[in-house]
Amino acid sequence: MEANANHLPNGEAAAVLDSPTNPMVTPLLTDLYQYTMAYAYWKGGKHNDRAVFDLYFRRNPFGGEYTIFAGLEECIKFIANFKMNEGEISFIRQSLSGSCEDGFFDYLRELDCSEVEAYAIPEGSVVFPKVPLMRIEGPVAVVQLLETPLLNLVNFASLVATNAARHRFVAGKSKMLLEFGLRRAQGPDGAITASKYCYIGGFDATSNVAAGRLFGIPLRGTHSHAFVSSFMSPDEIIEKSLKSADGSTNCEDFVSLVQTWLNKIKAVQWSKSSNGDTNHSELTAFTSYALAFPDNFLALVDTYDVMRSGIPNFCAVALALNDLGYKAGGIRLDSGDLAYLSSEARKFFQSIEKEFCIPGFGKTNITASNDLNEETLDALNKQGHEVDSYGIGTYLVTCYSQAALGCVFKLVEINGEPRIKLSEDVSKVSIPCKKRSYRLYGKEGYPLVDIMTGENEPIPKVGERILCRHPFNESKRAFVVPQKVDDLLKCYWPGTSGKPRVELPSLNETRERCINQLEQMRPDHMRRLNPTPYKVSVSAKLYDFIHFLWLNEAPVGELQ
Ligand SMILES: Nc1ncnc2c1ncn2[C@@H]1O[C@H](COP(=O)(O)OP(=O)(O)OP(=O)(O)O)[C@@H](O)[C@H]1O
Ligand SMILES: O=P(O)(O)OC[C@H]1O[C@H](OP(=O)(O)OP(=O)(O)O)[C@H](O)[C@@H]1O
Ligand SMILES: O=C(O)c1cccnc1
Ligand SMILES: [Mg+2]
Repeated sequence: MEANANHLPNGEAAAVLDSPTNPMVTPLLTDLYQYTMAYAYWKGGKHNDRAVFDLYFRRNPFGGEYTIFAGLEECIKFIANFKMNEGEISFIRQSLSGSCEDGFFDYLRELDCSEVEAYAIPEGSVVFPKVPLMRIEGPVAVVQLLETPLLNLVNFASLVATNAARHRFVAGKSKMLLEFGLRRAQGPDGAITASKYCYIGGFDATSNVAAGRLFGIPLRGTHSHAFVSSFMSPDEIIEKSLKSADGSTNCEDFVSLVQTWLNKIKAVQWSKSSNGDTNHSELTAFTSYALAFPDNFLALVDTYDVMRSGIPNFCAVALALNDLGYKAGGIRLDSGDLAYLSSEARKFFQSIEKEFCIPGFGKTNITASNDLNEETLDALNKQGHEVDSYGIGTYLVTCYSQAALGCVFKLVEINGEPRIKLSEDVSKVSIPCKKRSYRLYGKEGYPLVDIMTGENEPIPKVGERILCRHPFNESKRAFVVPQKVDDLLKCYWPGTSGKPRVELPSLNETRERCINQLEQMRPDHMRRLNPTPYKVSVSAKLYDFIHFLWLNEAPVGELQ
């Protein structure tokens, strides 16, 4: 699907944006009721009424007090390219009642988002409940059609980015985090989406090759148990020669060099842990992998016995490579007690460094995998461990501990009239009006509170006291003198407003924003156990208006 320059706001031919990543993201990727409502709006002559919708969530996921906003780039690309083709229009014709008038389908043929305006908090930002992540304005029928796809593009993206950020928080800054979820993700889009947004949330790399190509995310990987167990005997290695790293010498028989090193290791290490041999087929697999990738030799060491076979075999190959000027990449542990095994492996590497005078060998990289999640990372930290990198799949990409973020899209104004959605559950009452939102920072540089105001209220000023009120709880209020004020909503799609359009940042810029914002948060909002809720508030004027509208719209009961 190509963006049509005729339909771009302000005739900006140069502003063509790519289509969304997933070609399934089309105007049909919506709920049927959006089209039935669009028809009813059109039939009633109401389709061009000017509507304002807020997209927001009500509760932070994973028992935390923060969320990462993600998915915006795909939303804006969707809006920019929103145009129905004949096939899509004819499918809608078939799907709606036969009594729908032809004029509606002519209307759909002309429909695009040139009159839509999209404002949003920048992607990768730390965000909080009730504060609009996006504000979409435009003709009510078309904005209604956008509801479902925008929610679809934001809900999982933000959930999985938040999950990634939480894993990063527990793992610590210095660890390498690898996303290994492709095989266990919820289908192809679940996997690609997870790879993209885990990177934004602070992962370093993915094993997902398609995501590497689509987004430029760094690719990393080791090898599987199948590779190790596929080898039977050393005779399988035919080509045994290996050139040194600088190309100056050629080792004719790398297999024998490995064996020589294994014997030396045995002589100094063996009495401590075993009197037997290491597994030969494992040694063959490692040697073979080293011949294929001498400058990035990695070994999965838990196929037979980590300490009695995997680690000494790895060290033999790594030391043979060292003779030829190569530095081994490291090991992966995929079962057993990862705290204990990583510590034992580290001790082994350190004793090799000492014994054979190989500077840096003690620091050989240790990757751990196997059903890891926030809890296991936390448990490892508490026990003490020597893991440098984590490969995390299932729990990360499926967001195992919470199925959905629960973003909603609510009408807050129509034709300039504020609208409210009431509910028995106060947390579900929507905050009416076309609003602006600000983040206010305190003396210590931390964000203190987010405040929503009416569109035309004065902007909070640095150094000026402002009353921040809980939107629904009368007694909760505080004066804030901000040291810095961020205007949260930026214009990503100006429609016919004439406002400048904020460019979509690169994936790496979004990732950096996320990492920087997380670092700026006050630590008590971030802790895993009983974190302090971040304050989300409204101005005094907006507070009064919400409660006026609430009373106005809620029918008065009668007791008999
Ligand atoms: N030190 C540790 N503390 C807490 N959890 C750990 C520790 N080491 C490993 N784990 C976790 O314990 C679980 C162990 O998995 P499981 O009981 O399936 O055994 P396994 O090691 O995979 O054995 P198998 O090879 O038989 O599959 C994994 O989720 C792993 O992440
Ligand atoms: O455990 P997860 O967090 O989902 O991470 C990915 C897992 O996928 C692989 O296992 P799999 O059993 O598929 O293959 P293997 O033979 O390589 O272990 C890998 O070894 C990890 O254990
Ligand atoms: O490269 C790896 O080690 C890897 C990749 C995907 C799943 N498990 C492991
Ligand atoms: Mg496994």
